[in-house]
Parts: sequence; structure tokens; C-alpha cells
Amino acid sequence: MAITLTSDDAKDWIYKGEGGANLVLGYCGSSPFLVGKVLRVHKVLRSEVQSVIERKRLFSECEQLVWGDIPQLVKSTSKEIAEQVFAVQVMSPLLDSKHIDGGVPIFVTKEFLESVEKNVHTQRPPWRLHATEVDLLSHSALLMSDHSVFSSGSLKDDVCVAVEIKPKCGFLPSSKFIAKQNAVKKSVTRFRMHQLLKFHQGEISQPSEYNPLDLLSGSREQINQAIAALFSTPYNNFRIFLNGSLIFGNLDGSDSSKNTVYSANQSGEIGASIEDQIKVLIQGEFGFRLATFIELVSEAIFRSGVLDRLLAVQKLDVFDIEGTIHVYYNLISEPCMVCKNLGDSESVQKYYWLHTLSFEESLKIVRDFLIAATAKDCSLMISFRPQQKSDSSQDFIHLESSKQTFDYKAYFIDLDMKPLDKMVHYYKLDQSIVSFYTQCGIQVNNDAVAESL
Ligand SMILES: O=P(O)(O)O[C@@H]1[C@@H](OP(=O)(O)O)[C@H](OP(=O)(O)O)[C@H](O)[C@H](OP(=O)(O)O)[C@H]1OP(=O)(O)O
Ligand SMILES: Nc1ncnc2c1ncn2[C@@H]1O[C@H](COP(=O)(O)OP(=O)(O)OP(=O)(O)O)[C@@H](O)[C@H]1O
Ligand SMILES: [Zn+2]
Repeated sequence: MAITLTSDDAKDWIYKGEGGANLVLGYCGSSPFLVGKVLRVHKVLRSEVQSVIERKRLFSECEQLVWGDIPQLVKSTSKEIAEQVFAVQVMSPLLDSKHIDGGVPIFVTKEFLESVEKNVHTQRPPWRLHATEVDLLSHSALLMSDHSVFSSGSLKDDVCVAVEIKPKCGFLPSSKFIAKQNAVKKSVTRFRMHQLLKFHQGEISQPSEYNPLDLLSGSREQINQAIAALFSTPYNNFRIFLNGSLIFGNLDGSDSSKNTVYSANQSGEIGASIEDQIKVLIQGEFGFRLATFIELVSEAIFRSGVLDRLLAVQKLDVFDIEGTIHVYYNLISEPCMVCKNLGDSESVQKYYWLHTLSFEESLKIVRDFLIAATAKDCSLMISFRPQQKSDSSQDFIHLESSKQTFDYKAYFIDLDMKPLDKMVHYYKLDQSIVSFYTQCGIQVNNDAVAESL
């Protein structure tokens, strides 16, 4: 960690976005080392702000066993170092290092974090602001390339349009450990069912039209359909940036009708606005550019095969949470809370087998589940620019429809390790999602369709 950011540097960092766990800042100063970079700063739940003394250990004893074969990971002295090591040593070999940017942890002072938090206060979405704050006890943050621009730094005249996609889980589980009453999980995506629950809870004004199975299908036509659906209901699954600035979607990722950038339902207006803004990248008549852009994004996903790899990693979740939760209890050496509440002897027998697995087998299953969980929650950023040299070493796409060639780069972001102590949460959330769907989901589904007519 060569540099330290202090309170004098805070003015050069502006709000770029945030998720549940991190605040991301863009650099607007003139240091050549930092131009084209973003800083990913940890947040904590306001309800869980801890003192230095209470601070939880980075890895519990059990987690040290799960990740024990990656010594650098379990020996990490900060969350940022752990994130970098996890992205580079665990996710990168699975997803291809060409699509991974582990970033560099750098030191930040408490005064820097306090100033930045104050400066970005008004730009933060109210519901994020209410729930989380910058972790002032962090001594470091992760410096990464800004993947919403094509080349970091020098090439000021570069034109770049980038998309950010959060694909979520792109397969239907088929584990025999899925309980009979939850069999619907094998035919309806978790994303769809979760959308209906979110709709019921008032978090979104309509269920998303996007289907992860299409995006991760490997079929050009279905990928195209998925991207078109993301335009209708982007939520936190889709954003577009022009030269690093958001031009479509929401920074806070929630329902666009509640938090303005563009309203998802005014597709005519959005279409016009986007058509206008992407003309720097896509040539052609007004009215045709958006379709060409959708074709470009779909083609990049299809040809790069980047999501095929992501899907394979997601599928490391072989047993589904309904099987893995039992194995988790083997690891923490506690009585299984799920078996305790099982009624019929047939199920008891079915899950008994999972409790006979060895410690090493259990470690592997839980570890694969956690890796898959990261792959189900990460995002992909793809940046495009008009091709500058035909002998460019960059990946490129030629579109016959617009007779243009584009360079592109694809990077995964948010490849953080999921904590082991989230397993019970995963189980409970899964059960809430599926039981809501089986009890009232179909009704909600019909109501949502009726409302949108
Ligand atoms: O459980 P899910 O599928 O709702 O995923 C959570 C995401 O919700 P969403 O994609 O909006 O449905 C959620 O995203 P939002 O905060 O809703 O934007 C987070 O990504 C969360 O991960 P973490 O707790 O920040 O590490 C995600 O939690 P994980 O399940 O990936 O741990
Ligand atoms: N390297 C990057 N380049 C450009 N923008 C980025 C980069 N990393 C993150 N962002 C922006 O910041 C937002 C939040 O980042 P990130 O997804 O890492 O946060 P998070 O809190 O870990 O998310 P989650 O809620 O999924 O856990 C992203 O949605 C993206 O718009
Ligand atoms: Zn059990």
C-alpha cells in the first residue's frame, strides 16, 4: 500500500454509486496515478456500528477451515486485502483473469472517510443513507480501475458507453434435497419468485420483466430478449454510463419509479433520450440506434462467453440451500435446526445422509456454495468504444447492421466473499421466497399483469 489518502484528498472523490456493503467514489482530481480510478469504501449497518474493541474477527474459526487452503486469504489483515485475494485467487481462476480486477488496497485516514461521507451525503439514496454509513474504523479502501470508462486516464477524447449488468442466478436448481412442497423452485426462477415477494412488500412497483435464464442461456436471441427486458425494468440489474456518467438506470438500484433518473414505464421517452445520447457511439438513423446498441451488448455477451463461465460457477451450488444448510451444521458442530423441525420420517432419512458426510466433504460443499453465492450476486461491466485501429489487440465486435466495429472490455465487479454466518439467513430467505410464491405468488402474479394492462 504505497499511498495514503488524507482529509486534503477528500475533495477529489465524488459519489459514483453504492450497494449494500460498499460506497464507490470516482476520482476527479489530477494525480496521474488516480485518474480513471474508483475507490471502494466499506460501509457498516447503522444498527451494527462497533467500537474498535468489539470489532468482529475477519474470519471465524470455521471460516478459516473453509478457506484454509488459501493462506493469504485467511491471513488478511483487512477486509480490502481479503476482497482482493478472494477475487484474484478464488474467483479469477474460475472466471478468467482477463475479466477480473482485484484492485489495490490503499490506506485512508479517518478524517478522509469523515470528509468524503459528509461530501456525498446529499447524493446518497435516502434508504441507503438510513441503513448504512461509511465504516470509519477502516484504515484502507480498495482502489480499482473505473470500468465505466474504456481506458483509464490519458485518452481524454475517448468515447465510451458502458453497461453494468447484475445477472443473478441463471439456472433452475434440480437438487433432490429440495422439499416436495418447494418443488416449484425447479420450474420458476428464484429471481422471479423474489421479485413477486419484493412487489408484495412494496419494494418495487411491478415485478421485473427480466429473466436471468435468458441472459445466461448462451443463445443469441434469448440474450437479446433479456437485454431488451432490462431496459423496461432495470432496477439494480442494469445501468448505462456515457463516459463514466450514468445515463440510464438508477444509482441506488431500487425501483426507478420511486427514485428518479428515468421512469421505466415511459419507454418512449427513455428510448428517445438514450437514442440521442448514444449517437456518439452508434451511427445511424434516430429510431434505430437503441436496437443496434442492444444488438451490440448481446453480441459481446454471446461472443465473449463471459456469462457461460459465470453460469458454471453459479452451478457449483449443487445441493441447493435446502441441502447445504444441513452440511453447514456439520461444520459448525451444532445440532441441525432444520432436521429438528422435520415432521415425516421420509425427510429425516433423506437429510440424514448429509449428516453422515465427512468434515472434508462438508467443507467442500459449503465452500462451493459460498463461491456460487458470490457468482450469483456479482455484476458485469462491459465498456465499448468505436474501434480506433483495425489491428487493435482489443476484443472487438463488428455489426453489419450499422457497419461499425467496436472494441470492448468485460470486467466482473463485486466479487466479494460471502460470510459463512449468512447460511441461516440464506435458508430463511429461500423459504420465505418459495412459501410466499406457493401461497400467494400466483395471485400477485396475476394482479401485477392486470395492473400493467
Ligand atoms: O439475497 P439476494 O438475492 O436478495 O441478494 C442480495 C442483493 O439483493 P438483490 O440482488 O437486490 O435481490 C443485495 O443487493 P441490494 O443491496 O438489494 O442492491 C446485495 O447484493 C446482497 O449482498 P451483500 O449482503 O451486500 O453482500 C445480496 O445478498 P446475497 O444473497 O448475495 O448474499
Ligand atoms: N470498478 C468499478 N468501476 C466503475 N463503477 C464501479 C466499480 N465498482 C463499483 N462500481 C459502481 O458502484 C456500485 C456499487 O459497487 P458494488 O457493487 O461493488 O457495491 P456493493 O455494496 O458491494 O454491492 P452489493 O449490494 O451487490 O453487495 C456498482 O453498482 C457500480 O455502479
Ligand atoms: Zn439436518
